[in-house]
Amino acid sequence: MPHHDKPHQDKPQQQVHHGSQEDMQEVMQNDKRIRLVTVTKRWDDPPAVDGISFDVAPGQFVILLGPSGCGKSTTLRMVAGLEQASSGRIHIGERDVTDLPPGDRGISMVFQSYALFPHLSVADNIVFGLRSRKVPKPERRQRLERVAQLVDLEAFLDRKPAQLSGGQRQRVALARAIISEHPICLMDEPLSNLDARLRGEMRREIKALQERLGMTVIYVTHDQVEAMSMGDRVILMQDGRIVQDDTPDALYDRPASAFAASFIGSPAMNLVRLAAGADGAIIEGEPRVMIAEHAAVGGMLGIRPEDIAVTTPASPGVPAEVIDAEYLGADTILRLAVGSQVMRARLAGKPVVTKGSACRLAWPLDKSHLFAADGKRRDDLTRFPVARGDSEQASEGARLAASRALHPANRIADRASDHPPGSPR
Ligand SMILES: Nc1ncnc2c1ncn2[C@@H]1O[C@H](COP(=O)(O)OP(=O)(O)OP(=O)(O)O)[C@@H](O)[C@H]1O
Repeated sequence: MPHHDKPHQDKPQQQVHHGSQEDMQEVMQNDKRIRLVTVTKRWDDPPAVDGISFDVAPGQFVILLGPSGCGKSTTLRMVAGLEQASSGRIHIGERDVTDLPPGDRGISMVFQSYALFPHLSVADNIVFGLRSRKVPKPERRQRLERVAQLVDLEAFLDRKPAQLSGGQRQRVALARAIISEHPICLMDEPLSNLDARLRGEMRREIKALQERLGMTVIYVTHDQVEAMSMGDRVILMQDGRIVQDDTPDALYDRPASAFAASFIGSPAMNLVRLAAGADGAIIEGEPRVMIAEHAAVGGMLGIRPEDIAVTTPASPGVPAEVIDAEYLGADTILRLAVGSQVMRARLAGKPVVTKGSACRLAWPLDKSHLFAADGKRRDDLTRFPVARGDSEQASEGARLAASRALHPANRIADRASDHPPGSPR
């Protein structure tokens, strides 16, 4: 419990009263908190969800992101009560809801399929839940008006779902969730049936509604754009486990593994293998280029396409050859051969490039991402182990060597003269 625990002893009467109102608000806010503690769902081996824990703060918009089959929907359905957890506990507010049915959890849900009744009008679809909860008609009418206005459906209330566009149907599904006034809304790929333009529009609408109503949202998607643009926080999953739980910008700037690095960003981050050079690590397949005098051999170096500068063959940098260029309008994606590996660079506009031409690649030190050999761990450039000795001094030496080798002015030391092409490493 945060700041309200030891608050008001020394404060005047009026403020004590005010404090208790705040406490009440906090209790209400707490209804919006979700907590999973080592939750597992096992149908077979390996489990679909494997001992995951996370907390969602009141009013937060949290994304469950990951490739198909990683366990996102199962996680969401366990929070909703549509699937029973094999082990672990789920809390909503102060209550342990692990064994409660969905209707007792105080949540609403929006599905990819909309799940609308085709024979009911838009209005009846929206108020369906209120009717079954026996909310009196005048109140239903009032809430319907308010919600229809919120999601811009006032003109469509008498239509049947078949007479609506995909975006309008999704708005009906949203309206049905909002009208319940539950403090928590769970959304499972709600936009994946919409075309790209509508998806963009609905992303903004959902986010604005969530902020306006102060709802707590858990939102399942495999779309990184939805994750980056809507989430206060992104929980990235792989094989039933959480691989990173971070803000969108931290996920982009400091991916915790090669998998996280490759999942966010378009095109994906370049990941090149580092091999042993004469006096340090080199990009595998490119014997002329030494990356840094540290012990990252066997590890991976990651650079985002947008962080790469492509320069003339006379400039310092990694020698590369243009494979082809894909013009996208605002920018162009170059594919480049670096030794035996392929890298991508994103350049603004429509640069003049010739297939097969030679160039050099450079990038700033602080845009270099280093990962352990198995890709599962991020290595900080400043914490790189040195080949021999682990004293402070040696570590500092390694850091300097790495930064010297990768510094913009001297970004990637070209050792062409030391290691001519084809020479033994
Ligand atoms: N009812 C079920 N019985 C058995 N296995 C299931 C069941 N539901 C899901 N699974 C399995 O659990 C794993 C996780 O499925 P889940 O639907 O949670 O993944 P997801 O990340 O949401 O994928 P997608 O993006 O494709 O919906 C998958 O291997 C899936 O086949």
